[in-house]
Formats: sequence, structure tokens, C-alpha cells
Amino acid sequence: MSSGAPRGQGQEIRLSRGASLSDFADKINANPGSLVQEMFNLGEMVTATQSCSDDTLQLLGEHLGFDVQIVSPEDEDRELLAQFNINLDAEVAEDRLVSRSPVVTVMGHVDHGKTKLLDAIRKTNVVAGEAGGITQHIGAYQVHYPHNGEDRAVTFLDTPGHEAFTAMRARGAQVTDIVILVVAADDGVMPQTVEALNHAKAAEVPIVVAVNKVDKPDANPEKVRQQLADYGLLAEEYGGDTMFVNVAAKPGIGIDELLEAVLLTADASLELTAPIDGPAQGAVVESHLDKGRGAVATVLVQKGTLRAGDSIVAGGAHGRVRAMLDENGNTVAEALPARPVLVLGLTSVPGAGDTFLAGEDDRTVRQIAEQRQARRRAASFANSSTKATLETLMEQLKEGEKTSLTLVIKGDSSGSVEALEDALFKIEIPDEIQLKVIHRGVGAITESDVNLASASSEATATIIGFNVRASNKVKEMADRANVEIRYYSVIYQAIEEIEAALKGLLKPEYEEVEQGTAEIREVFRSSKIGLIAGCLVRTGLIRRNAKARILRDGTVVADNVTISSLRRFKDDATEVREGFECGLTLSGFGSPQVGDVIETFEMREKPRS
Ligand SMILES: Nc1nc2c(ncn2[C@@H]2O[C@H](COP(=O)(O)OP(=O)(O)OP(=O)(O)O)[C@@H](O)[C@H]2O)c(=O)[nH]1
Repeated sequence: MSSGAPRGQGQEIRLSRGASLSDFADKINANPGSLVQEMFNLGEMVTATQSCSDDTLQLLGEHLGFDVQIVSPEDEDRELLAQFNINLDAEVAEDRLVSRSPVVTVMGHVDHGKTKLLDAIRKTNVVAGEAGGITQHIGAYQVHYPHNGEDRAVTFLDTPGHEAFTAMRARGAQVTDIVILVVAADDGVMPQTVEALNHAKAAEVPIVVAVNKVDKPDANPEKVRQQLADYGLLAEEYGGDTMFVNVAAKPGIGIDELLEAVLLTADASLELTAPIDGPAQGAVVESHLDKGRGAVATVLVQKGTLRAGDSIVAGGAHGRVRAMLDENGNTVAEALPARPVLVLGLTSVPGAGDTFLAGEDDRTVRQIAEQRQARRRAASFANSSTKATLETLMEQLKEGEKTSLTLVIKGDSSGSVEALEDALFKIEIPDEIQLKVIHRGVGAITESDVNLASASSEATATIIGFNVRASNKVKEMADRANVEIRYYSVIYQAIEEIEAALKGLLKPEYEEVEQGTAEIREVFRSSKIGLIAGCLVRTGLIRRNAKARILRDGTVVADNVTISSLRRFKDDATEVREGFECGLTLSGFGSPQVGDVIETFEMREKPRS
């Protein structure tokens, strides 16, 4: 017989998000089975190893008398590092800080010239004679620029676009100091311009606006300044504090001025310093598995100095830095803060946005990596088991009679999925329509996505694949289940189409169009068809089967009436025109009187704006 779970007196217990009853039991020295029983008594069937929602854990805690604190993954990682006596947030004495160069991300609307601009900036730095290295894309590069007589460096992340930016932020890596917002002067502010702007604002990162393509005949750089003023970016020349620089990335005009503006903005609004002694810390900018070289990762050092030979842990990957390369393919012996380098020697591929830490001994980095991997496995298990179930879905769908568009969103990064979802919920839709995202996730479209989409019986969900695809097998399954899959690679295109779909979903709106009026002149009874009203058509025409209302002394006395039969003399008629007499019967109104006015109308579909 189970003796029941122990009771607490409000003691705090810390559980990681997605913990199971078994984890809970560990913390309070209970038998997991007893917690399963407790949950059962509370009306929930939960197995011991199943990952629980925050609510379930809190509910059980309250019931047993414990103060359950759910720990976020970031807190958890901090706690993990603390076990190894590592404190990433430790204060650094002022005198150990040295200035570092700003790290810049380029964002903007599609085709406004982000790539061209990054290329143009990179070219400013090609020192004649310093050949040898071939420029490589490693995800970031640094350029040197003379400013106020000093040699200054600026680091650019060259994965343009805000997906990378948000993905990194989502993993807790804030590496960008300044955002260059590229706006094409011929096109002006576009949806993704606004998106990018909002991301930069959310991250509290100062913005420098590059008004690009000013070489084009239809360029209107002033208009860009006016448009952005509406979004709170007021140009310096108008008394604001945002620097706007006119550039033409393709012919390479204005690049120096842009770099000046970046450095001025950095000096004016940021205090960019970092310690250079001590073990290196930073973030992974890009990573992949290279056939010849194994796991490679471009990392950006944020504190300390990274050296070849250091042992390193990046996310759940660890290893020893075998070699470091810069964007020109040259070997680098040490990397200081704001310096991006390609690192060789990791045993597996970390994720973009993962933080890294160097300088601990091999054993420590391995242990940290292993514990992180274990946590991630637990967390992804938690995610998969908290997926919407059929039941919860049904409940949701039963709510109200609203028309809804239900979506499953899959994307290539959590940043892109979030950005898309954010943008979707900003679409202005009428109250009668509900937009629901029943599942979101990173990775290819899977069978379980299709299952989920088709499970929402009333309104089968549409699956949105943002830079991800479904395998043929999954595609076939979707076809059989009548689940639509749509692929996008550009956020605003997805938004446009979904907006159109939402408008198409709207039930047609009807408006009343008056057809005619008739006055009742006499009322007589027919044994066969009941009361007949003898009328004179006053305006328009009266049609058989028309909808009508009855007015008596100018007041509606009956609504929802139908002209059920219509005769002209002894013959059935389909319509009778103004000025003619007719006999008609009314359904939905049993007491016609002489002098009543019959007003008929039809319902016509109103075009949507
Ligand atoms: N005339 C002119 N054309 C430009 C300029 N900058 C970029 N373009 C052109 O604009 C187009 C888009 O440039 P990209 O650099 O690919 O734009 P992007 O913003 O990186 O585009 P996505 O990567 O698709 O988001 C290309 O055809 C460029 O040649 C410029 O300064 N002047």
C-alpha cells in the first residue's frame, strides 16, 4: 500500500522546466509512484517519467505543501556552471577593462542590398599586397578603419537578416552592439524594414540607417528619413539622434561615411570594453560539419583571450582548439574580444547562439558539455510531450462558432519561427476570425506535424514550412490527410499570403438592396391558399419568393416575410412591375390589412475591401 507522498511546509523546491514526477519525487525523497497517485487524485493521469507542464508541477506542489520554482534553461545553465565554480557574470575590475571594437549586424528588407553592402564594406579593407588568404565566408569578419587618427576595427556579422539575430537572442547571446538598417532609397520602408527595426529596438541596440541605392534615378533618400521618423527614428539633421548615411553599395559609394557613423554611434552611446586577460567567453556565430575538418564553429570572443590549445566548451560541444583561422584563411594564434575566428577541434557541432567558454581543464569542459546535452535531451523530450493533444485541440476548436485559420509553423531556427509568428499576429483581422497556431517548432516537417494538423477536424490546420521541407513520405501522408503544406523563405511573402487566406476565409457579408414596394388594396380569403393580398406595386418590382417586411403607418410590423405566391389576374407571375396590380400571399405574416405596405428586398454579397 502506498503511504502517500510526504507533505511539506512551504519549502522551496527547484525543478527545471519540463521535469517529471520522478524528478519531483527525487527532490522531496518520495516514491515516484506516490506522486502518480497524488496526481490521479487531483484528476490528472501522469506517468512517473512523463515531462510535466509548469501548471502540473505547480499544482502538485501546492497540493503537497511545497513552493515549486520552475527554473529556466538560462538559470539552470548558470547553476550548472556554478557547480564548477564558474561565474560568467562576475564583475570585472575597471582597471582590467580595455576598449573593444563594436559588433554590427546588418538588417533590412529583402533585396534592399544587405549582401552587397557587406561585400562593399569587406572590400574597403583589402590591403594591397596582403594577398595569400582567400576571403572565406565564416559568418563574421572584421575591418580596420582609421578614425580620428586611430586604427579602429569594426566587426560585422555577415549572416544578414534578423533570423540569425533573433535566433541568437533566443539562445541568450547578445552579441550585436549596433544594427545597420539598410533601406533602399527607391523602395522606401517595407514590412521587413519595420520588423528589423522592432527587433533592434527590442534588443535595445542603437541603429545606424544606411539609405542604400542612392545611385538609382528614382532614389528618394529624404522620403526614407521621413518614413522612419514615423517609427521613432529621427535623423540627426532633423534634430534626432539616429545617424542616416546615404550609400550605394553596388558602386561602393558612402561606405567610409557609414563606417564613420558606426564608430561615432559606438563612441557616443556605448561603452565598449571587455577584459582581455582570463579565459575566453563568447558566442557561436555559425557552425557546421566540414567533411575534411570535422566540426567547425565561428565564435566571437566577448571577454578574455582565446588561444590555440585552449580547451573549450560551446553549448553541448567540447574539445580543444586545434587551430583558429580568420576570414582570410590565415592562422590566428590568439583572439581578443570582438574578434571572430573559425575554431577547429570541437568534437561536435554547437548551435548558433550557443555560448562558449574556454580555459577550463579538459575534464571540466567535457563534464559541462555532457550535462548540457543531457538537459537538452530532457528538454526536447519535454517539448515533444507537451505538444497539443487531440483532446486539447478539440476543446479549443469547440470554443465559439468563430471561423478560424489554424496553423502549424515549422522553421529553420527558433528565431525565424518566432519572427513569423509575431508578424502573423500583427495582421489586422476582423473579430469574427481567429488565427491559431497550434504548434511551432524548429526542423523539417514531420509525420507528427501532419497528424497534428489533420487532427484539428473542424478546420484542418495548414502547415507552414519556413525554409524547411517535408520528406516525400510526409508529403504523401499530408496529401492523404488533406493537409496543406506551404513553403516560404521570405517572411513578408508568408504574411501576404496568409493575410489573403484570412480575407478569403471571411464569410461573405451581405447587404440589403431594396427591390420594390407594394400597397395592400384589399384582402380576401381563398379556401385553397388562405389570405390573399390584392396590391398595387408602388415602386420597383415585386418578385415571387422575395424577402419582405410589412410596414403599417411607417412602422415595421413584420420582418422575415416571404412573398410565397404572386399572381397577375389568374396567372402565376414571377415579377410584377411598378404601377401594376397583383395578388400575392405572404408567408411569415398572417394578418395583412388594407393600407399595409410590403417592402421587398434582396440580399446581395458585399465585396470585401
Ligand atoms: N543600383 C543599385 N543596386 C543595388 C545597390 N545595392 C544593391 N543593389 C542591387 O539590389 C539587389 C539586391 O541586393 P542584395 O545585396 O542581394 O540584397 P539583400 O538585401 O542582401 O537581399 P536578400 O539577401 O535577398 O535579402 C541586387 O540586384 C543588387 O545588385 C546599389 O547601391 N545600387
